[in-house]
Amino acid sequence: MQETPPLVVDVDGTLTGPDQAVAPRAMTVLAEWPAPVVVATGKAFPFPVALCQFVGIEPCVIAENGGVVFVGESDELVFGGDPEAVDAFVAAYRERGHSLGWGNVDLANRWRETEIAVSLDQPREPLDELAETHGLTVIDTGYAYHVKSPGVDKGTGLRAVAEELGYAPGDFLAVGDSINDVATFELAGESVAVANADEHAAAAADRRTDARYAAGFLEAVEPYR
Ligand SMILES: O=C(O)COP(=O)(O)O
Ligand SMILES: [Mg+2]
Repeated sequence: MQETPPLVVDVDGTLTGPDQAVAPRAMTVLAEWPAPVVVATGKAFPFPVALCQFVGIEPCVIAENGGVVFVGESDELVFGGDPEAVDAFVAAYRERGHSLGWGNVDLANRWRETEIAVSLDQPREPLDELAETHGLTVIDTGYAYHVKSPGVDKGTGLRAVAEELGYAPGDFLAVGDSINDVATFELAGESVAVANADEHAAAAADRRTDARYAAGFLEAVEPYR
């Protein structure tokens, strides 16, 4: 068994099954991990915080693809990106008659502070066009389109969290499944893409698991268990 590195782990597609439910065995791994665990997600801030609380670990979180960073220990919340540009984007997008696509009670964006998520069933072209006008970029995680500031990602989040925790980004083991994990993969000492990973994450990772979704996560961390 090798010494356990701190872990930076994605949520959707990595800790979850194809049904989007977090796998209980993956939660056990996080609860028992003997080094810091950083939950890094495209989801809004309350989701990873709740995950950490229900798992029973100190919340150490990169949310909104790096737009929101929180290290529970140091009691500091850091925001990145350009929320005003995102607000202007959303106004222009709605003005053109488009919808974010999440229905009346928009749980994807209700607590979102630095970027906006658009349902994958909405057309891509107006997003790209209007994002560019507002100095923003669009990524497709396989779960949503995220319209975000270009200089902010899970990698900028990892740099900030690592410094706060007294580690280098290169000390971390990173596990993920999609384009929004490429930035952490590039910084981490070891990066693992689960078998369901998109082409971007698969290409950026040091290794790729045989198993998909949360079973892939369990396989990724097996050498350290
Ligand atoms: O919110 C998304 O689109 C994907 O979330 P994830 O980064 O936890 O996979
Ligand atoms: Mg993911």
